[in-house]
Amino acid sequence: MRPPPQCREARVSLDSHRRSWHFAGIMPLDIKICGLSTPETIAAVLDGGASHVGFIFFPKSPRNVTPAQAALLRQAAIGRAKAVAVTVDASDDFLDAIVSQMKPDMLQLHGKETPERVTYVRERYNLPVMKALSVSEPADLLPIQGFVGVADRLLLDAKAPKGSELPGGNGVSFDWRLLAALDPGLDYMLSGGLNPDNVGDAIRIANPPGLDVSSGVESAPGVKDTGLIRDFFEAARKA
Ligand SMILES: O=C(O)c1ccccc1NCC(=O)[C@H](O)[C@H](O)COP(=O)(O)O
Repeated sequence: MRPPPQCREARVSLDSHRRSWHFAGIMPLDIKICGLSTPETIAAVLDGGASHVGFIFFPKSPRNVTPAQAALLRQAAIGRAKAVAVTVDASDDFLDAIVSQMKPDMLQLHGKETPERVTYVRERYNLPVMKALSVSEPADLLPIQGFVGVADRLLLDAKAPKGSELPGGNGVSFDWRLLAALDPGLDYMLSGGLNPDNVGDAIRIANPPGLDVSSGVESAPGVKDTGLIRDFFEAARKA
């Protein structure tokens, strides 16, 4: 069981191997910044201490990158943070192209992938898989059990608002109290609508093992802002 958030002290140290923040040496807090597309913003998230950097492979997204672009961008993260390829119900051919060119450290499956599909992808590419699940009410946590022992991690994200063409990156939050007593049986990241102003509350309420943010550190859709990235890490550090 994770310690309650109040056990965390303000002192934060950066583990040089995992690039996770250690709060008073108790538990690491992984932070993934998603939807990166420029060297400058990748430098900012690495300097902030991100454990994971995410690249979006979804043409409708303002954050979309090609496998060739991601291959170049992810170079800066080697040995500093894990590079995550985010895909949505991708075909094997598309995953083949991403994996062979970008060489990600992890695949994030952000569509309607079943536990069987996760198992297949994990074995085909011999890579860890983070499965995204949409949350808005308690019943949305039930599918978690199907991914225990199957996925390496979960990304618990807010449901996309009606009319959105994007399954993620919508800047919408869910009720973090749903996670306060959650012991899902595998590692997870809290995601959806986080920003420098609310990340402290998210940590205090849900005490998650990891956090993920995208649009909350952008000045416009798809445009990451180095100032907001710095503010986000600072706010997480203070919480
Ligand atoms: O960010 C996108 O554009 C995106 C598009 C398609 C599938 C997933 C996408 N994002 C996945 C993420 O991991 C985001 O960081 C997550 O949904 C949180 O986004 P936000 O609410 O903007 O912080």
